[in-house]
Amino acid sequence: MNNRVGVVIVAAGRGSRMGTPESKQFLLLRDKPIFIHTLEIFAAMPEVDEMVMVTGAEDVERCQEWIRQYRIGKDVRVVAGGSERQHSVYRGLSHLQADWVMVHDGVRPLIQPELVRSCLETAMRTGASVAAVPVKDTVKQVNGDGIITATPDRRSLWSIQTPQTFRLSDLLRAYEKADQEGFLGTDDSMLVERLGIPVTVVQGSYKNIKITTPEDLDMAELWVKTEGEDIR
Ligand SMILES: Nc1ccn([C@@H]2O[C@H](COP(=O)(O)OP(=O)(O)OP(=O)(O)O)[C@@H](O)[C@H]2O)c(=O)n1
Ligand SMILES: C[C@](O)(CO)[C@H](O)COP(=O)(O)O
Repeated sequence: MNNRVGVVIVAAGRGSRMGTPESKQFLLLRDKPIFIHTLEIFAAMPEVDEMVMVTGAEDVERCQEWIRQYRIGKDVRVVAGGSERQHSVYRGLSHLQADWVMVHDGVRPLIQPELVRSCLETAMRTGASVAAVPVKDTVKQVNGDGIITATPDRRSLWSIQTPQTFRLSDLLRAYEKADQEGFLGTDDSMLVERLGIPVTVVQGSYKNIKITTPEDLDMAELWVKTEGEDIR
């Protein structure tokens, strides 16, 4: 057996852009904490063999309690994260024994199993994958004085999401190198790209949003209300 799949759900951020006293991953989306929706999707998938959730050290116990209360259908190991997303992912990885790892943001609760499957199949075929959507707006590069310095060709621009899927050995190597070199990236793929490993983009969904600011939560509420459970 060399295709075991592990999932790391990162939920150790503060959610400062949400502006609530409670960390955003614990806010309710309809009737449940946001991160519970995310865990439910992965826990229900037969392809997933191991699950690790990373949260703040002070939140480990209450997350374990929520996981029991909502009867998440798989064992989820809850571990403490670090000060940056990258540190949290790295800590999560050290608890996996799987061959493949999918890293997913706990605050992307509208992820659909079909997209997870597609990311996994693509990674197993090509070596590494990330979910992404083509950008819809024109994107400008702007300098410190607010002056436009470049307009990249939109046809080559994608907005990157999670899941991001890799061989566990590759991702560990990428994280070790970044750690040794003091490199801090904003997603997992950046670290793997630095190893020279090609990462394939999988067409994601515009609804697989990262709940970051209050209007994202309003949008997610609306979609769940109008489209029912299948949206999440
Ligand atoms: N030290 C951190 C920072 C972020 N994350 C997680 O990474 C995901 C994406 O990060 P982001 O949306 O930026 O979350 P926050 O850092 O919480 O938000 P903010 O930047 O507004 O504080 C979230 O699920 C978040 O909980 C994490 O596990 N550990
Ligand atoms: C990983 C990610 O969700 C891909 O879009 C994103 O880069 C996380 O960034 P953030 O700065 O933690 O919001």
